[in-house]
Amino acid sequence: MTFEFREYPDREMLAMDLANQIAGELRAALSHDKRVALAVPGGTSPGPVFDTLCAADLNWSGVDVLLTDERWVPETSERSNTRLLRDRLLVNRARAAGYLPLYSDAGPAEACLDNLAEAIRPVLPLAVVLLGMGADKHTASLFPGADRLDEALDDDAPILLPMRAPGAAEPRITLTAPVLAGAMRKHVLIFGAEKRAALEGARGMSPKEAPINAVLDDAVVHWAE
Ligand SMILES: O=C(O)[C@H](O)[C@@H](O)[C@H](O)[C@H](O)COP(=O)(O)O
Repeated sequence: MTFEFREYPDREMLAMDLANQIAGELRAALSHDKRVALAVPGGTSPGPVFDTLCAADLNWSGVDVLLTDERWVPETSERSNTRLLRDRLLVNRARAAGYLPLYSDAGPAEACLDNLAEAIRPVLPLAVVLLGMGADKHTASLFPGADRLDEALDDDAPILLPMRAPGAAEPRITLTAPVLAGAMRKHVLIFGAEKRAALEGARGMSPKEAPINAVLDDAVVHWAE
């Protein structure tokens, strides 16, 4: 497994540089495909990347944006990743992008999953994925010890799976490992010494112990203190 590790002088420079890289990759993808998909994480780290990316000069009307994973909570919740996207990414020029939801208020995740996945299928493979990582080595909602982790790591996994895990405050829904790993361009965004050590500690571990390893091959990891 090989990935590139890029270290930045500070978080602001990382956010601007990474946003520009993603914008360039979307432009390149749009030069040969009419519609391209960009998957991004929620959580606390990506907000500043979204703040720059949303202003990028590209044909956003050809881009479908989706989350790598979502907490199964309505958009009114502070915990909703969709809410973060609506506030910080799907604004400015990026307002013209399409949005493919990972949440529905029509019932529990298990009941809504097939419909949500069918809307995502036509946009695969993802042109670009941005991922976060937790200090427990989870990425998206692929948590160590999660109830359906084995299924989500399988090469034949469906597009989406619900996930419950000791490390997750609420039920989740997540793109599975083959969908994330199958993206044409992969970026992982991590801040701070603890996550850097976690990434180093993941070396040699199985994806079951360190789910980040399921998506790292050919990825670029972006790090700042
Ligand atoms: O919904 C989520 O929580 C995520 O998509 C998750 O995988 C996140 O990227 C990591 O937990 C890192 O989160 P932070 O950026 O908040 O540390």
